[in-house]
Amino acid sequence: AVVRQPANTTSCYRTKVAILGAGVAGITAAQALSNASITDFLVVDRNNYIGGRVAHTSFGSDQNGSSYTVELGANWIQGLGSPGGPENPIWTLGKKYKLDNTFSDYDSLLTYDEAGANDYSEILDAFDTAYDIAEDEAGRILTENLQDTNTRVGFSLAGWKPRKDMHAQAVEWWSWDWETSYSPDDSSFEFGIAGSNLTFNQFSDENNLVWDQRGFNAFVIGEASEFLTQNDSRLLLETVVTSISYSQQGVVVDLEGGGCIEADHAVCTFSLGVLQNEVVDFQPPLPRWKAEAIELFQMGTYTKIFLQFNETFWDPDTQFFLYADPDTRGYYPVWQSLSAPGFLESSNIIFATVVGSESYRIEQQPDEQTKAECLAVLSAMFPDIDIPDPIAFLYPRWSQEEWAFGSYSNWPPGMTLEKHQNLRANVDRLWFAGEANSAEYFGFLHGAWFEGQEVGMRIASLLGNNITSRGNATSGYMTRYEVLHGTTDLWEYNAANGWPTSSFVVNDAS
Ligand SMILES: Cc1cc2nc3c(=O)[nH]c(=O)nc-3n(C[C@H](O)[C@H](O)[C@H](O)COP(=O)(O)OP(=O)(O)OC[C@H]3O[C@@H](n4cnc5c(N)ncnc54)[C@H](O)[C@@H]3O)c2cc1C
Repeated sequence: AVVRQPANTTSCYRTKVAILGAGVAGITAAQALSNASITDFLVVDRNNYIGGRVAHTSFGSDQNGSSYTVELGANWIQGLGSPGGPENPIWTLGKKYKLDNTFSDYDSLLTYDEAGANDYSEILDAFDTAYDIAEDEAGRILTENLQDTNTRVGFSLAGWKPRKDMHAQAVEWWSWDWETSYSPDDSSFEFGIAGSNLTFNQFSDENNLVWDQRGFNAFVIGEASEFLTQNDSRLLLETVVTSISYSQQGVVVDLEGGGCIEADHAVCTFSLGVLQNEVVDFQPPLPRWKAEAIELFQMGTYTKIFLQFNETFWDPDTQFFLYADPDTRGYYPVWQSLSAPGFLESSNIIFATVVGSESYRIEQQPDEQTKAECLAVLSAMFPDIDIPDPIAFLYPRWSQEEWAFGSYSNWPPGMTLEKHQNLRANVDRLWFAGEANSAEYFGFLHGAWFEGQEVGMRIASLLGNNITSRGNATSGYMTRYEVLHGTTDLWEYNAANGWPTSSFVVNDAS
């Protein structure tokens, strides 16, 4: 009953549901199936751990010579929850697994430029004033079905124009790019602001940084352990998916090295970057309505550059240090101290963050060059200090990772809610889940958590297991929009609208 019989059926697994990816979305999809008493599933991941983009590494060393654990990927629980209001599920799990975490205090901030310390914090207040106005306007666009614009336009009309003032550019980067990994020019105004509201106004405006030495993914492993046993044969790590053949009857997943999985349904949780880079071959090719949504949504890159020194030469009580480069916006702008109270105290670790084109630039160059650039910036910020050589230095290259091709998604101008729904929608019995598929929480861990769970519940409803609330928003196949119209009918391309010539005229007969 599947689209294609594998060459060697003995090398094939047979299961009801193949879950592709053991990140947050894959694990919550499996958990939802398990909760609906569907135990016949397989979870596949090319990495050798559970957690995907919740990824950590060893770094530097403490006084006893043991290394620290630092997070290369997700680091914050963003938007915790307020009394009486809903709670971010990642916060609930953070408490459940007693993750070590500390409130990130964005007011614990000192500002710098190329000449050292320079207090331009009043520009932060000016930004906040304009942002409040912009928020209202974005809300009006959403409620009145007005045409979306980019966030640059939204900000400009709210009175925020950083122009060539590099202090203002640094403030804007801190307030926008740092979260979204894209500039306001490249971000949807309507959905950028709505997404921020849904996390920071619905849950709370608190961000807690996780510094747990087990690694942030302890919560993902913890949840997986509730339905997977030790060495569970349903978890296939270090297993690479090369192609996915789908139909209305089922799915066949080909694995590197020749094996395959035949399933009634499959859930692809691969990142938007993986889908855009065509690492996995889909048979038949994904329909145009699906492919357009995949290509339009944006995959950003966010890079943390870790440095450990033999002393904390920056203010030991401050969490954040904002640097305005005189020439380049987004040039090593945010420095975050892990040595600050409540974090990895006296670790002498600080990390810089860059995104987008600066990430791509440093990914292309050797570590030594990036280290030299970091030290030059620190020398500018702290002119009275002879900056020592770091004793440890490390950064990931997210946009080059074959299993991620970037860090997390962002909503571009020109993407409507319907078009985004096409990113979510199943194609026959092939389902999609993951961070980018969350209309409300794209980019965040909780987005991945909700999307995985929803797809798991929908598949469970189709398999007929223990789902009582049929017909609600989370059962059955997903809505999709095969045709999406613009707002201009063909007849409107006329002289009255400044379009007297046919768009399809061809006068060159050669
Ligand atoms: C640098 C960075 C910082 C971030 N900061 C935060 C933060 O502070 N707070 C927050 O809430 N979110 C943050 N995020 C976002 C968060 O990490 C993601 O939203 C979330 O982890 C995505 O989960 P997912 O299950 O959708 O995808 P993934 O975690 O990417 O899971 C997909 C899995 O599929 C696997 N896979 C891919 N291709 C194949 C293949 N061909 N075969 C087999 N397996 C494959 C991958 O190995 C991966 O494990 C950050 C992300 C990054 C990278």
